[in-house]
Amino acid sequence: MGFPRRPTVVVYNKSGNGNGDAATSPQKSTKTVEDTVVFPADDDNLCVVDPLCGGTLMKAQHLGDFMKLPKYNNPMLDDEAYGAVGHFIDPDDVVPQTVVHNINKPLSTNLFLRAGPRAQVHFHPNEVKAAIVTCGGLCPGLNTVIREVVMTLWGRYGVRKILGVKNGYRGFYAENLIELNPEVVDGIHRRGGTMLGTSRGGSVTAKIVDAIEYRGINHVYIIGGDGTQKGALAIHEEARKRGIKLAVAGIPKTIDNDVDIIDRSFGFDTAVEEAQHAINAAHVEATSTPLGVGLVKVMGRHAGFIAMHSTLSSRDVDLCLIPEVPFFMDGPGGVIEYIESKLALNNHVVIVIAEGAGQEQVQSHVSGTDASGNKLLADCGLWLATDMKEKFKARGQEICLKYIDPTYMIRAVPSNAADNVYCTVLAQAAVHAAFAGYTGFMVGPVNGRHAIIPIDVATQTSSSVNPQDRMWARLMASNGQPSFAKKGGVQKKK
Ligand SMILES: Nc1ncnc2c1ncn2[C@@H]1O[C@H](COP(=O)(O)OP(=O)(O)OP(=O)(O)O)[C@@H](O)[C@H]1O
Ligand SMILES: O=P(O)(O)OC[C@H]1O[C@](O)(CO)[C@@H](O)[C@@H]1O
Ligand SMILES: [Mg+2]
Repeated sequence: MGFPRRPTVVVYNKSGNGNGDAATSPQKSTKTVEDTVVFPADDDNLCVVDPLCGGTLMKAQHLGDFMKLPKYNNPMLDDEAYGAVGHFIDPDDVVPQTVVHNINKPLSTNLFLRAGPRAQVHFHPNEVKAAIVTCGGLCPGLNTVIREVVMTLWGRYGVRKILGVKNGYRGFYAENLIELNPEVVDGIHRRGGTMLGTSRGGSVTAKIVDAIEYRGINHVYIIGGDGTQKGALAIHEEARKRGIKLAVAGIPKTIDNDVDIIDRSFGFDTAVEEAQHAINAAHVEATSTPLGVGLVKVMGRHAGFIAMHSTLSSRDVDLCLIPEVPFFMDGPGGVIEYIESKLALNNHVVIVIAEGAGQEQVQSHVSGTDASGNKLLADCGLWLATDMKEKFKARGQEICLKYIDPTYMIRAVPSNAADNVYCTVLAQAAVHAAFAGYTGFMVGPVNGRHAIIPIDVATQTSSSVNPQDRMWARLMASNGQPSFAKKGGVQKKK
């Protein structure tokens, strides 16, 4: 199903001729095709954009792309909450991936279909048999998402066959599925963890799709991180190969916030908020004794977002170490010299290190992977604590170091209010897209508007902190830590 040709309005840009090519002087838009509406260019501030000009539509796969589909009116048309105000999305509405553009360059951005209920759907409520699964590490909000998927299927779409898959992907073929309904899930959003259980490993695609086919499941809601979404893509591709009418809906989840394209993953904000308790404790310990050093290690396997945001939020952190920014301990411009300068200045220092930082320096290299193939990490926090104590002792300075590792405490909690609202909208977006016949997609906020993102696009890359980004600059400006870019003296505050 191609992207329908829409009446286009032509770009009249300050330095372009309407075809996106820069020109030396403002010119009237010259492109005229039968369905092009050419705006008069008498108003120099007028800059309208051709929705196709510079936009690349990244359209999620649709079951109608590979099978004949029935059409039904969305049951929500009779829904007091929606029908009355016509809250249906134009199926051609799109969300731009890039929002900052330069007026001297042609617009260029990926466009994703906007998430939300469509007036026409391709599943009858009575035919839907839905399954929900949670995979990978725990994350605040998992139960809120489960609850809202059930409430939306049951309450908005009238679905009565909803199954919970236990303990991750292996639950499709190695466990009994459990019946879900509003009563079963009512209060679960107040509890951390996942009522379904989760796991790593066990993602045998053929066995999963066999089980889906055998049980007659035709909606599958897959809640998980980058690994899980790769598993969801494999399930989608296998179902498509078998010609099964199966809506595969990915709902991205991870406290690491390493899922690309979306603004952030649910649970991340709550994890950052929880990390504050550990950082505050480290600050109290460090400021209550001479030469006090408070050291906190936070999660974030390969992405330092939790460390960066909890540092920026706390304002009491003197040094933040993340996997994306290499650092060295000794010599001019190193960590030891910087800590020494901070101790001389304030008689205390607070350090936050992400668990994936400095792995190349940790002597006791841990080898091997977890059940999902994720590389196991050495405890960089313990290594840093030991290294600092030894080096300051050798310099005749007995630092009083307290090492706090909150580990699972930042993720085994219920989601905070902001994440709860996020989880609600995210879950609803997944159900709307599945009913609209999309598949092999992941939903998530892109520049604040929920979008339907092809899973193959979303899983091509993962997200990590960009040290050249202004957020990292803000952190360095806020605590004065050096860039550790090269050996050569602590950067003096200007
Ligand atoms: N490339 C892949 N193809 C198929 N399945 C995968 C792939 N990577 C991971 N999986 C499966 O997805 C599930 C979860 O993966 P993983 O343990 O990496 O957690 P995650 O989804 O990345 O979440 P988090 O990072 O928050 O822990 C596991 O069952 C794993 O076997
Ligand atoms: O849940 P496990 O297997 O202990 O793995 C912990 C990992 O899971 C995460 O919480 C999410 O991927 C990481 O931050 C952490 O490194
Ligand atoms: Mg992961």
